[in-house]
Amino acid sequence: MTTVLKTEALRREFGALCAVDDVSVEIDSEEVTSIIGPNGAGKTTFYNLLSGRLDPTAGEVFLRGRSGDLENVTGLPPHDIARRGLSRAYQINNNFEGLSVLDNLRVARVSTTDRSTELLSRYHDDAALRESAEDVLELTGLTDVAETEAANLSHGDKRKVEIALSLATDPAVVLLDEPTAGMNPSESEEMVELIKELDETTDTTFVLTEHDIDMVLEISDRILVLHRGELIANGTPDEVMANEDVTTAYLGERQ
Ligand SMILES: Nc1ncnc2c1ncn2[C@@H]1O[C@H](COP(=O)(O)OP(=O)(O)OP(=O)(O)O)[C@@H](O)[C@H]1O
Repeated sequence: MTTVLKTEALRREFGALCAVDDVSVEIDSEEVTSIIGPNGAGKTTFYNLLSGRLDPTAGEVFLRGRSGDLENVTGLPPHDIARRGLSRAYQINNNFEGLSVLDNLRVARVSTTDRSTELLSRYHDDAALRESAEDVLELTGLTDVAETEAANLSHGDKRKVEIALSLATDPAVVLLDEPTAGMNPSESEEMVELIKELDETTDTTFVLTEHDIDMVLEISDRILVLHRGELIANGTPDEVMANEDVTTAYLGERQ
């Protein structure tokens, strides 16, 4: 096992509420890990702590990113954590919806280099840049829509672009937020296949949150279950499905 991301007694309180309660986990670079839990379990807060958007009340986060060493990144700003190799896939914002898919990728590639201030203006015709952006498009199955404005993509392709933008930064870890949300069954299946394929063909480790349990069972090597901020299970899909605490947490949610 190679630990690529690790938390030690990670905790975040909002006033009297403890949204993430002393969570200690290690994410293995060889595994696709899903984080699940009923509404309000603390999944988003946990992601925000990993990516630096929120500071923990206590505890630590370690990342084995570009340096190759497991570094303590607790309290670092999001851009610094991203630069070190942890990428969170975000929805494409309005500024980028007017750009073609390829130009979105170029911007993402440039932003990983020292040339970030120049963005598209000077490097529009940079062949190496175009090629590396095209490589990511090919990896993510987006070559056919390279010249399409992001705003005009199908929902499924927009979600793929989010993953492509993350991959364009050469990350060690990508955090995906409900990658199949809002998709029809065939788009969901395509997304599952894409993530599996990227997991096999790249050095990137994928972590996801997801409400669709069938999708989670299909894609995950390991499942972490949060409930009221606590990590109540950490195991293979079979182990987690057989865990009574997990069933109780989900049944309690439905009552
Ligand atoms: N900024 C905040 N201020 C106060 N309470 C917050 C804040 N952010 C989250 N919480 C609370 O922390 C708890 C965990 O919320 P979080 O959004 O992390 O859960 P979640 O598992 O992502 O839920 P969902 O699946 O519904 O998105 C909830 O009770 C939520 O109301």
